[in-house]
Amino acid sequence: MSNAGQSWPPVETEPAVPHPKAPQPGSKLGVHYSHCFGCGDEVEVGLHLQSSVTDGPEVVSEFAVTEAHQGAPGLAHGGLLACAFDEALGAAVGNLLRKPAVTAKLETDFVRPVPVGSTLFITARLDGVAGRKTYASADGRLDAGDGPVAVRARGLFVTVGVEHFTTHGDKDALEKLAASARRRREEWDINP
Ligand SMILES: CCCCC/C=C\C/C=C\C/C=C\C/C=C\CCCC(=O)SCCNC(=O)CCNC(=O)[C@H](O)C(C)(C)COP(=O)(O)OP(=O)(O)OC[C@H]1O[C@@H](n2cnc3c(N)ncnc32)[C@H](O)[C@@H]1OP(=O)(O)O
Repeated sequence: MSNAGQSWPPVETEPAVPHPKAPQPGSKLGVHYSHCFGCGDEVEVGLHLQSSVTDGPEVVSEFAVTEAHQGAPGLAHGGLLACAFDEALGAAVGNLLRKPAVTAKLETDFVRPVPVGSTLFITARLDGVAGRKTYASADGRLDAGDGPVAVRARGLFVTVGVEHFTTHGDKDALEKLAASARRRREEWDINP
């Protein structure tokens, strides 16, 4: 059943204001972590999403669906499509707000099948902020930015401090990631 009728965002929010150092419309977003299943260039069977910022601001991510992503013969697996939307929404939240945030809730509506060989154009936007909570939504269109909608998703991202990653994740890998962000002169607000 579609969730389109439910009010969104589900709580009162403020407009999401992009960080002054957020990438400008027209910017291509690089890989945020080379071992990320969603965008990493060192994950052979990953989704290899490529994202850029457009007016709005929105983040458009392209996902080329291959045989590695099948559920039924010739069709993308729904769980992998949800993963692509997690990445696309996360890229919008992380890059536009420049604050580390994690997915707390992710809802997907699968509207039409996504064939192997197609490219999904996923447009993600920020719908509002309430304290540490950011609400975002996205549409995935088949083979063109104005193609038919195949998948819709929306999610809640919660801003976390760097200790979320140092406590629960791989601290050494995080330090390397932070060093490479500093080399690229990226600015992050790391206090929620
Ligand atoms: C210098 C270092 C920089 C590091 C940055 C590096 C890289 C980032 C780079 C680039 C970004 C670009 C792209 C990103 C791309 C993809 C992103 C993928 C993201 C993921 O794939 S990430 C993995 C999956 N994700 C998790 O692994 C989260 C596990 N989880 C938790 O870690 C906790 O659960 C947490 C932290 C979510 C909350 O925990 P917590 O203790 O901090 O806070 P709390 O529980 O109080 O929640 C606060 C408010 O959210 C509400 N709330 C929470 N959960 C809710 C739910 N499910 N439904 C409705 N409301 C919910 C509460 O009700 C409360 O609301 P209220 O404030 O109104 O009371």
